[in-house]
Amino acid sequence: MSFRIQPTPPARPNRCQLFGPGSRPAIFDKMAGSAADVINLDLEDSVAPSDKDSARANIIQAIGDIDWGKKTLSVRINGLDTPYWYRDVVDLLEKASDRIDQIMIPKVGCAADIYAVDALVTAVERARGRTRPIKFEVIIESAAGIAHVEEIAAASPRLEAMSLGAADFAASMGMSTTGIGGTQENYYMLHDGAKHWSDPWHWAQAAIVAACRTHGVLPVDGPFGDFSDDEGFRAQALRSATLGMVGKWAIHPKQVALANDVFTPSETAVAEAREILAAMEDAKAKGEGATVYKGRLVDIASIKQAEVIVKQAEMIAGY
Ligand SMILES: CC(=O)SCCNC(=O)CCNC(=O)[C@H](O)C(C)(C)COP(=O)(O)OP(=O)(O)OC[C@H]1O[C@@H](n2cnc3c(N)ncnc32)[C@H](O)[C@@H]1OP(=O)(O)O
Ligand SMILES: O=CC(=O)O
Ligand SMILES: [Mg+2]
Repeated sequence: MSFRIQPTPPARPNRCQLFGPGSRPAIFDKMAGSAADVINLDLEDSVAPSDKDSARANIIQAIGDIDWGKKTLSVRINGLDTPYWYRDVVDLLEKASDRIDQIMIPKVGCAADIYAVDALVTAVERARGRTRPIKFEVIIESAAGIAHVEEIAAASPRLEAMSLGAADFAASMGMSTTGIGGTQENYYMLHDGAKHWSDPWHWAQAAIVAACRTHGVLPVDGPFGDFSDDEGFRAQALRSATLGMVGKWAIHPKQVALANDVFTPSETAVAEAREILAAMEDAKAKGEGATVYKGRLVDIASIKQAEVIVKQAEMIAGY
């Protein structure tokens, strides 16, 4: 470990973030009743320009009126390149109840984007005497966002989570696809005449995870558009979890259980992690730093790996 200790991210479950358009208040109760850890009420790309004002009003009312339980309640504001975002921030902070936890800032391109929103949020919070500081989450979904991902992750103590937004990311990068996340038909290697599909999201996900882990932010995988493809969603989520992400968006309620399943450590994984910890305790008692568990090496690094799984499971169970 570097002299600079890696910060611990917020200890709250973020296995699934369920999205719903602010212009569709009829689904808000269903979102609140879902098993998602995080609710994202959307003012941005799922809301038509003509509905921005009414969607904002719907969300402000719902924040106070609906019982959101223990969920993290987040509102996605409009991007900083639009005429809507300042009104989103000001109205949410002046008119919505304290139940709002988080603002999601889309299409961030540099740390100054976060600085701008932070300055506005801080001014309104002070003016209104709000005592619960709003947290931020951001979406990395542009070439600039991924190029500046580390400075963005470090931009504000309000920042709790960072997602990869595959749709806008693909557009910004000029990727030749209209698919939102998952396997891309044309992204394969050819070997002995057989196609081997690769993962075009991998490098961006890995960059996000590294930036997030460096600065104590939760890394999250964004949308998987084809909600008829459960196995495709599951495969994408499993890859994200393996890379270190803690959760994934759901753009349809049927994706919530799929995400929760993948991002909750399984009983088998937790049992094995505990066995490794026990094996290392025995090794330590014998003055050894390395030992053999089920025919493979485990050493002091294995303790940290096993603790990731055990701590995640305990945090989720205790929440
Ligand atoms: C690229 C990005 O930016 S992604 C993030 C922004 N996008 C979004 O927020 C989109 C969120 N999702 C949706 O708007 C909708 O789920 C859609 C448009 C994809 C599909 O909506 P529908 O056609 O109504 O879906 P469907 O008919 O399968 O709905 C089944 C049930 O789930 C409900 N439902 C649909 N979407 C949601 C949701 N997001 N949350 C909770 N419940 C929902 C429906 O009301 C319906 O309930 P019912 O059985 O009681 O009648
Ligand atoms: O906002 C999300 C995306 O995929 O774009
Ligand atoms: Mg987007």
